[in-house]
Amino acid sequence: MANFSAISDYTATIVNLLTPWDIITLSLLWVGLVVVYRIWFGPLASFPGPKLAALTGWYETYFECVQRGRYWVEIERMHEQYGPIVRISPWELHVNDPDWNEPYKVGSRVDKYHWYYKFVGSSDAAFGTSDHEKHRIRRKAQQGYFTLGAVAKFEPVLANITGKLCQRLQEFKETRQPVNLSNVFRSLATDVVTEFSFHKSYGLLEQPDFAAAFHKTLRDFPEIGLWHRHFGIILDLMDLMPRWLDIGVRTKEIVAAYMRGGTKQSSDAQVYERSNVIHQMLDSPELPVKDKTEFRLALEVRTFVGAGTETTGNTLVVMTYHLLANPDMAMKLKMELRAAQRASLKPLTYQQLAKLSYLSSVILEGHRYKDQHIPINTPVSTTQRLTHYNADIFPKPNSFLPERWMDPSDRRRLERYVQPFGKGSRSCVGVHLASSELYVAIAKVFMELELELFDTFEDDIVQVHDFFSPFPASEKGLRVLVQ
Ligand code: HEM
Repeated sequence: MANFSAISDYTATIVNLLTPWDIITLSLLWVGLVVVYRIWFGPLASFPGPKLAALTGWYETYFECVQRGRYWVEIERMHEQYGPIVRISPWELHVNDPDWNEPYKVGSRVDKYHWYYKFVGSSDAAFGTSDHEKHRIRRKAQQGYFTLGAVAKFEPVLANITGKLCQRLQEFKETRQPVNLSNVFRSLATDVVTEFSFHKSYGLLEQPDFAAAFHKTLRDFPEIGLWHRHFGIILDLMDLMPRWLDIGVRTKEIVAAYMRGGTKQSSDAQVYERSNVIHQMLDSPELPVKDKTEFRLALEVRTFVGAGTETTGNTLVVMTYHLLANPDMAMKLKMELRAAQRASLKPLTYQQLAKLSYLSSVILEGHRYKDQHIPINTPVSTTQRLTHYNADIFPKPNSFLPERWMDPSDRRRLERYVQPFGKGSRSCVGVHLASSELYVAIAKVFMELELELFDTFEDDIVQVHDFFSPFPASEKGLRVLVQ
């Protein structure tokens, strides 16, 4: 205490001795030193890029916040001008090299870039955890739940949910009203991930407008999160508001119910052989007790819902749009599906669907076409889009062409350049659930329904903004008429 007051007395004496001009001169000197250090002497000084980006983080803030998730376009321009490695901020490099794969290697033990993942508002769920070791333990407590075997057992329930989707869409055949498939597919994805994870679906497919307001909230959240990344405090202030985010409240309610021992019945009255993902995390011997609190588990649950909804929903939207915009492709797909169905006595399973060459080409092309920005290390990030649109690897990159995947040797060569679920220790935990959903939903929709685009154009689908997930300029969504 004595030391502290001595230091503050000393500081006060110095400040009293300084005139306002001295303070201005010292401040300018400080700024000058920072400029000289960042541009000429810092560890990243030798890397190319715009001087303004090397000088200040406000360069990125401008493109991200004012231009609304547009730094990816500026980064693309930087690579065209400066080459494969560019400096995109005083602290960060960006790599555009399709064969550079270091951080994805299974043995790689990189930490996540804490600053980037601030957009999720908390580092308490596995997804936003920076530290490699802490993440490993949190991830281990949940990944056993999402295995291929568990997804295979879930297939009858998935078939019921996709059946419900087709049934709801049939209603629009009579009314001749357009349907917003963007909301429909996101509702499907939410119902699947909630049913699979908690044995209790949110039931969004049953809502008359397919939960349009819920999906708007999920769309707005990452943009608000982006402002939080740059300015902090924003999500904390919103958290103080009552019921500020529907999803946050609902996940807390669900976790609370399970932690009190209440095992809610599945909406399908399905009897599950195993406990749900929350129980599994609670039972995990490795997960420390401080990580088993209601608050932290609610954050994990929120991640499952958020990560499982926008991603899968958007991929389904992109694929369906292009199939409907190219009727010859839709016809080819239908013929393949009908032939496979004729040869099988039972409804086609995910495993059977995954072997169909045209359907799997559509899915791969859907993954290539849908972009995601994935920063992978503290100072180094990369953007999948740059690889996916590299014309040397994917000729005519702006065209949706499932045909490019049809030749098996081409497919083997190209597959390494499309890694929609990431790789290594931070890869997507829901990869099998998402894949089964994509195959089953596309197969069912194109086998059972006749759809026609309604007032929807490529501009309503193509990525303009990067709010972690890709977003188009308009919020109209994919609208169709059911024939
Ligand atoms: C087409 C659909 C999907 C795509 C393309 C996708 C893609 C990804 C990618 C690239 C990552 C790594 C992100 C990063 O670390 O920055 C990721 C992480 C994650 N995904 Fe997915 N995902 C999809 C669907 C799902 C589904 C259905 C779930 C359901 C549970 C899910 C849950 C998660 C979780 C929990 C993480 C964080 C994993 C960790 O950090 O350990 N995803 N996903």
